[in-house]
Amino acid sequence: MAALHVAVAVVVDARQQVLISRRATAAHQGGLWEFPGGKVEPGESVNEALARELREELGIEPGASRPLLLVPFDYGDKAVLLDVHLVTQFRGEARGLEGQPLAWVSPAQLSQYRFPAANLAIVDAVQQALGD
Ligand SMILES: Nc1nc2c([nH]c(=O)n2[C@H]2C[C@H](O)[C@@H](COP(=O)(O)OP(=O)(O)OP(=O)(O)O)O2)c(=O)[nH]1
Ligand SMILES: [Mg+2]
Repeated sequence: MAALHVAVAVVVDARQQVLISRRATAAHQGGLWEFPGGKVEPGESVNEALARELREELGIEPGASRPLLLVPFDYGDKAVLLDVHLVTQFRGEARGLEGQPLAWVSPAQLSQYRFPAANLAIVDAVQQALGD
């Protein structure tokens, strides 16, 4: 089955803290922490999906962003292609608009949170890109 294309944002603030949010318990990979994002809809570019998800989930508008890495991962019940971007500038103040808990953490602190298995590669890449 084709992998689900997912736009994922590593949002970084001026203090080099990274935004994470907790997935709803009932969701796929529920209860774990994640980087905000979601499925790329038909007809949408990955950048459009990224901007839409950040608006819907957090109420922020991304400015500068750049691709960080692609993570293909098969969970068995679902295969995903995480298309991960570093968002280094944004307008607005992030809020959990879907009721999700948010946390701003240093790259080093990311190692203390439980993420879906595919995210280990993302945490490594963020720590390399930003330093920890
Ligand atoms: N957003 C996000 N999804 C991730 C991460 N790691 C990971 O394995 N995934 C998986 C979980 C889901 O199977 C898939 C899509 O994520 P999603 O549930 O956020 O999609 P969405 O926002 O469009 O959700 P919905 O409209 O179905 O509620 O990607 C991550 O760090 N962030
Ligand atoms: Mg989402």
